[in-house]
Amino acid sequence: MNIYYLGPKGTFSEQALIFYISQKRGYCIKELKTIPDIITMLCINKDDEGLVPIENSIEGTVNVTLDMLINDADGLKIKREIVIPISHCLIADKNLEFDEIKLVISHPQALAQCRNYIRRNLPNAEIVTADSTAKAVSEIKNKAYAAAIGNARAAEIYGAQIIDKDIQDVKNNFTRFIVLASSDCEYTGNDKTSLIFSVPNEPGSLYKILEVFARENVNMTKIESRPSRKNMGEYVFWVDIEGHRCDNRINKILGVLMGKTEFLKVLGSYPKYL
Ligand SMILES: O=C(O)C(=O)Cc1ccccc1
Repeated sequence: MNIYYLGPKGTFSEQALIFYISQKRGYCIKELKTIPDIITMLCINKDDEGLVPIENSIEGTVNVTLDMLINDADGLKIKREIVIPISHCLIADKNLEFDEIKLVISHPQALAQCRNYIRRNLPNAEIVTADSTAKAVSEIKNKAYAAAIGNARAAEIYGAQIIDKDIQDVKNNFTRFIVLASSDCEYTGNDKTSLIFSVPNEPGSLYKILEVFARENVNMTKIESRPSRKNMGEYVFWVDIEGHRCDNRINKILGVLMGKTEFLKVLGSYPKYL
């Protein structure tokens, strides 16, 4: 079975993948260039799996992943979540002083997680985005004026120097990754269920959904809204609740939600990471 991740080698996605497959065997690892490439590939190759970042503790949701799960990922389910600590390094081809760096390149999430560091130390550098942190590190080779933001393993793989370590604006920085497949995970007793839904544009409609969770004494661990992309001011909600869709209480909730939502997608149940 293939498992796709955001490459090339040395990304944070690869770190999460290494953790995931250390618990399992028999995967053929395939790197892809972008997160949309991974989700599109999974829609074609139904037996394969893919690992994508979904949320960061500093920057919040990875919108490209969420938007694709809402709009373009029919039939895909979440079967696992993995949370890893994220420590960013400033990396260059050789040891540069801050004022020698004219360009800083990385994945938009990494640039955002180091926004204050860049403003403080590299105020005049041009900021350039890359498809991944490891791609950024691979691109600074032989550029005496450029630095990348990525992890220490990427610096080692691409033969570059670490200029500074732990440069993210909040030291305790974590990213949640999800594994997508054609089916979710069986009941483990310590599970979570992810849902996407929209509600009618009328007073109290979201309240009436949340009230169902409260009545069934079910804990909600995430709520996020995204534009529906249909009409300005209309939103789709992503909600995580504790419990497995096979639990009686969750099953009952899903039945009730079907009658109260305009659109409902159960993204799956999977073991809680933390
Ligand atoms: O570009 C990477 O290394 C990724 O895996 C995406 C990402 C970027 C920054 C923090 C977490 C994940």
